[in-house]
Amino acid sequence: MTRPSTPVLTPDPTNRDSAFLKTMRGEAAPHTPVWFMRQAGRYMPEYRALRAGRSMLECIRTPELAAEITLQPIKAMPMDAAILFNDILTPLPVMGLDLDFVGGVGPQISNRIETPFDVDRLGVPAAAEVMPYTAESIRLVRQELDPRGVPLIGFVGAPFTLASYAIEGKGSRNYERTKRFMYGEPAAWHRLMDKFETILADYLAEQVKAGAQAVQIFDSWVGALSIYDYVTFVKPATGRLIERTKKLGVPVIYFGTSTHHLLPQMSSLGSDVMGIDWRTPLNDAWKLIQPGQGVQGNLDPLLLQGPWRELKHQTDRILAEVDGRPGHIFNVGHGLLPETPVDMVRRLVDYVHEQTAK
Ligand SMILES: Cc1c2[nH]c(c1CCC(=O)O)Cc1[nH]c(c(CCC(=O)O)c1C)Cc1[nH]c(c(CCC(=O)O)c1C)Cc1[nH]c(c(C)c1CCC(=O)O)C2
Repeated sequence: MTRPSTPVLTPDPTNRDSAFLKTMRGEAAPHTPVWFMRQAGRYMPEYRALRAGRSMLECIRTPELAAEITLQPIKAMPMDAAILFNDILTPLPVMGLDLDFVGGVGPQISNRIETPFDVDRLGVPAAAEVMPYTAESIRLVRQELDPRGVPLIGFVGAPFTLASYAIEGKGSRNYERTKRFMYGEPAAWHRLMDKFETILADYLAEQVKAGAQAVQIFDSWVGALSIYDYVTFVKPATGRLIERTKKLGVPVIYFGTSTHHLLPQMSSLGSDVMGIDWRTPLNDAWKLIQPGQGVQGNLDPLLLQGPWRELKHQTDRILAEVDGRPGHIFNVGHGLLPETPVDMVRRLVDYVHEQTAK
């Protein structure tokens, strides 16, 4: 498959000296930056009000709505970064997979991949043509974020995690269909990884061109693989994706869950920062990753459901494990849950800022 060359972009100086972007570059910052995966979402009453009567995909595809949802947590709390409101599954429909977000159930694909032929029928259209709303949302959000000094994170899902939805047709616990396909149809599997690499690299380039100042690659479910399977079936295409993304000139975070055993392999792909779930202490994670790489994480999101005493204690524990090293972005180890009280999120942001102010 032909791979279009990566565009060369002029570096964007806006908010370069923010705590978040400094930390992403491994530089010392005035305080530990804080943002949360799923910081825009159902735990916020503003989000629930805006989503009422509107589908997830409608909100993603309407730049004014996507921009407004992105800004909701930023207006409510002093987060150090915004993440664009979108979903990792947005590229699936433009490739020909019929995706629906079913309330209370999660994502569902009615024509999931079952055979090699299904891989070959997937399209790889130009992101700018089929998802123009993403660049437009980014431009709108930047107008509001720039004066606030808050940088914007763009994102995609990683090839494995997207393939798991494309093949399972929904979320999964053990990824049985995915693994069966990977082992049974290795050539088609690698063609699928290549197709994802191509569209995701292009989609990230569009996001950065439009104004994303950092990017995160979500490989949420890759921890289900053995080290051997990761290296054999997933690492090549993911490595090319990260390599191409780094050429865009913005820092890259690579995130997964249950990845303790995979961290040496995942980190060797060279992202600037590794996302660490809540299972691995950050001082252990640092020993498993490349020298000079930063870490992002790693509070268990359930702790935000109280009591404050335990949340504070475990925040202190994480900060003690970091021990003032530069290159730590405070975050949850997986997305915030809908039951999270907004006041706990706000209190936590303030607390991390207070504790780490230089
Ligand atoms: C696996 C995955 C998905 N989406 C995403 C991942 C990777 C991160 C992770 O592991 O959680 C990533 C994602 N999804 C969403 C964002 C927006 C930015 C952010 O605030 O982090 C991001 C970065 C919005 C969303 N994506 C979704 C919601 C909830 C939609 C709603 O009901 O309002 C939001 C705010 C829907 C979604 N999208 C997905 C699922 C499984 C679901 C349903 C489950 C759920 O509701 O939590 C797929």
